[in-house]
Formats: sequence, C-alpha cells, structure tokens
Amino acid sequence: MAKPSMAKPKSASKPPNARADEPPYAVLLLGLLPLIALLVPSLRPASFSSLPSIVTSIESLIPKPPPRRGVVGTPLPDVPFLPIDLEAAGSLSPADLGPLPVYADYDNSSWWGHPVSRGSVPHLGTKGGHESDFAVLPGIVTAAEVDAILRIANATFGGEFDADPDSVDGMASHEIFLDSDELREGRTAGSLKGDATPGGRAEREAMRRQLKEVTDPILSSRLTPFIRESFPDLCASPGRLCTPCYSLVRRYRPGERLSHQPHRDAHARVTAVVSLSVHGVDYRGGIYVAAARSDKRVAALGRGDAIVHSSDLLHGVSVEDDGGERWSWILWFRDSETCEDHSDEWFQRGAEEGGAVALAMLAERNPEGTEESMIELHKRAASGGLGSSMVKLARAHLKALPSRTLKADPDEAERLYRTAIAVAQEPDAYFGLAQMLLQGVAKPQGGSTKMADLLREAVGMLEEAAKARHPYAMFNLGIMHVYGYPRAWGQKVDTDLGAAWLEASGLPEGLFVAGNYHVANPRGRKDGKGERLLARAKAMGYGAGWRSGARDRTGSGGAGGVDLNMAWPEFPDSKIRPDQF
Ligand SMILES: O=C(O)CCC(=O)C(=O)O
Ligand SMILES: [Fe+2]
Repeated sequence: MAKPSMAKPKSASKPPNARADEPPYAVLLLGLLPLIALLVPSLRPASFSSLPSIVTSIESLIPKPPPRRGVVGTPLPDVPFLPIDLEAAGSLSPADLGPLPVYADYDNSSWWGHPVSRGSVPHLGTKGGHESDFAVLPGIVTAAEVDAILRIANATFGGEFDADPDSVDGMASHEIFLDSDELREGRTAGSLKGDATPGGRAEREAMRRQLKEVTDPILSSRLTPFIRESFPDLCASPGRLCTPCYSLVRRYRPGERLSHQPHRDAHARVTAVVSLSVHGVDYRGGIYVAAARSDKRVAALGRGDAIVHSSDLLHGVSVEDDGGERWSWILWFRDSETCEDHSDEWFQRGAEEGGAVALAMLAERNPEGTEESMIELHKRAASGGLGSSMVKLARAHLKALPSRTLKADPDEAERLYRTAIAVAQEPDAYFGLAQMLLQGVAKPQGGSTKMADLLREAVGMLEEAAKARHPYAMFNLGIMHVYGYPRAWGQKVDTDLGAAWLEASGLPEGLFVAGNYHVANPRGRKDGKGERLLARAKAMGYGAGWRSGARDRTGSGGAGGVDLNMAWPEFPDSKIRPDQF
C-alpha cells in the first residue's frame, strides 16, 4: 500500500487589506452602533473616535515567569518553535483560505469486480510510522437507491431533521438516525431528538421501515462483506464479525450546518459514509481525511460512492459556502454481531504497540476510570508526538480542564502548546497560545513589551489557526476586526472583514454577530443577508437552552476546556471590550 506523505498546507497569500470602495470608518461605525449597543451595553460611542494608540507597556500585565526548570513535565519531541510574522498579522481574509486540497494518492484495485481505491493517512508528528487506512468504493450504492433514500428522508416531517446538540461540535446536529443502540433499546425519552415524543417516534418508525427496505440489501450484500474482507484484523475474528450498529443521514446546506469538526469515530470499529450528492456538482469540499487538524484532504465522492475507514482516522466535513448542498448516509460498524462495544480492546492493543493515536483514544475512553491513568496515557501520546494530547495536557496545566494530578503551570502549558505547533501546526495550540498571550501568561516572541506587538502576535496565531478552519479562531478574528483592534498597530480598520470571519466561523455566536452587523450596516439591508444569517444562527443553536452546555463539552470540536471568549484587553482610555458570548 502506498504511504503518501501529506504535504503541509500551503500558506495563504496576503490579501489586499483595504478596499477602494470602503466607506470611511466613521460611517461604518454609525452603521455598527446598534450592534455595538446590543453587544456592549457600557459602550460610549464617543470613546471610539477619541481612541489614541493603545500601544502601552505590558510589563505590568505579565507576571515574571518562574525560572525554567531543566527538563520539565512530559518528555516532548525536541523541535524548533515556529515564529509568527508580525508584519503580516491582521491581513488574512476567509477568501484567502481557498478550497481544501483533494486526496489523490490512491492505489486502485478491485473487489469481486467492483473498483476499489485505497488510501492511507499518516498520523502527523507522531513516531513509529503509524497511519490510518481507508478505501473508496465508487458507485457501491446505485442511483435508484440514492434517489429512494433521499425521497423517503426528505418526505418525513417536511424535511425537519434533528436539531439537538452534536456530540462533536455542540451545534444543531441536522441528522436523523435510522438505527442506534438507543433506538433498538427504546431509550429515546428525554432526548432532544424528534423521537422523544410518541408522535415523532411513530412518524419516524414509518420512515425507518421504508428506508430499511432500501438499505438492508446494500448492507448485507455489499458494504458489510466488503468491510469484513477489507479489515480482517478488525472485522473478521470468529464470533466478532463487524456489523452495522448505527445508521444515520446527515445534511449540509445553506442556512444550516456546512461543517463537522475533525474527530475520530471512537464508538465504531469501522465507519462507512455514502455520499448522496455529487462532489464538484452539488457541492464543493465535503468529507475530508486528515493527518492532523492542520492537514486535511477531501475525498471527492460522487453520488453513491462510499468511503470506508477505521476508527482511528481523523476526519470531518467542510462544505464550501457557495450555495452547494451535500447529504450523507453514515454507518458505524462494531466488531460484534450483537452490537456490543469492544473499542477499549482495540485501543489497548494499539496502545501496547505504542501508537500515539491509540494511546489518546484509550485515554478518552479511560477504562481504568482514574484521572491518573487518563493523564498518563495522554502523556505517553504527547511524548509520541501527538499534538492533540499536548493540547489537552496544556489545558490541564492551565486548570481549564480539571486535574488534581497536574499542577497549575503556565510555563509547561506554553511549552506543550509550542511543541504541538512545531510537530503538527496544531490549530488548538495556536488558539491556546494566543489566549495565553492576551491573558499575559505567555511571553511574546522577541521579548517585546509593547501591547501592539503582543496583540499582533496573538492575531498572527489566530490567523494560523484560522488557516486550518479553527472556528473559535475565526470567531475571534471577526471580533478583533469588528471592534477595531488593528488600530493598535496602525492598520486600517476593516469591519467588513470582521463580519466575514464571524460568518466563516459557522458558529451560532459568529452568525449572530455577523447577522446583526449586516442588519445594522446600511449596505447590507437590501439583500436580506443579515436576516438570513440571524436565521442560520438560530438554526445552528443560537439562543437554545442547550448551546452553552454543549459548547463547554465540545469546545472548538471534540474537547472541552477552551473558552470562545478570549481575553481581549480593554482599550486604556475607555471601556471598550467585546461582549461575552
Ligand atoms: O457527514 C459525513 O460525511 C460524515 C459525518 C461524520 O463523520 C460523523 O457523523 O461522524
Ligand atoms: Fe465521523
């Protein structure tokens, strides 16, 4: 099997910052006033115009760092830190990100006469050459079957999908389950899904019966045999044959969800995702495979094509925001014909072989149930070069994640974040380090004590995270531009750019602020964009009772201990500071 090395993402070119047709800042500010009044009750508008440079000494803000102790904490790979280009900071725009590259390193073969393209993805930064395999089966589901699935799923509830919080990113899920442990065991009461009410359940049961007639033959004669034969180690042990235990349909479309943050399907042994839409025609982007959160490749799936992967593959969805729409049918297979969950065994085996990803997955399952064992596993994963485990340990050292065993140690947190950036350009680490800079607990590069330099360095880090489509970084770039922070380093303020970042974040909170911006901005009134964004914010969970709890659990995707609201400093001569969301 080919072992492609996934190249580092191209760094985005610098955009022109100011637009020729841009109205003066004061005019924009007038347009923004209703939004700002809404967001910042204590704001006195006059204070904006009287803002002097906020360049000031930050020496008093930054506590003297404790002396460095020789080798500290977790043994980490010895790699140089990546510096931030302060001159470029503040000029990146969402339009610079461009589409995700398409995965192309396939080995083509066939399975019982059916074409199969196999690929693999290395675990970026980790030692030992571990990688995750996947396969694409073109046209494994026929056009007639796809049509039938879409027709039946669309007809139910006039197209209403669930809007409960997604377990990966804490936003409205926009999915509908056809099979699951909960449905089989009748454990649907009390959930936020449509099945919780007897009426909803009855209507869905009818839909599920119709869909089963279409999907059962696909599973029994094609996907299940393929999976058992293609993953013999995982799926073909006697008495432990892989079986589809969860089945769901998800959709990505304008006005709703367009992304699903990177994650691993830890509750499955093998996953199959069937595309019900055509890449490049119905939508651009789509499901991606990832060597790290900073290194994603789209699997360009046509209608009826399936991607099949093991649970350790990092993956997610990013559909371009250009009016396209994508539907997917997802199957989670377990290595049990009675759908028992044996994941721990597999992670245990991988951990014994020293795989950093397996160690981290075992840490999250935490079979021993103690904090010590969980942290020990993440430490081993971090020593093995896994950036996401470094991020978790850093958050624990900052006490953003509960931990009795790891003491508060900003120095160690900074070292972990910087190493995660060096090994895998980990966007969560860029975000965490930017937050530490704003909080005054990390040291700016080059030792500058100017507030402007500190802000620029934090912004540069957010832009690095935003290049990897980190939603919290995009949100905060939006806040930073809308509230005019670039004036601190003499850059022209571009509030439209702020609104674009807020929208690009796809977060309910970002869509809400961007929506208000466009409603307040005279240029935005005519096309109804503001109202559309506000409706989308609501559809994604803005104002829902569950959103803040879900956000605490999932953070910027898959892990808590990270705050959406960054510690933007107060402008010295006024009370301007972004509101908290
Ligand atoms: O919609 C997709 O293509 C994949 C979604 C996914 O990864 C999941 O639900 O776990
Ligand atoms: Fe998934």
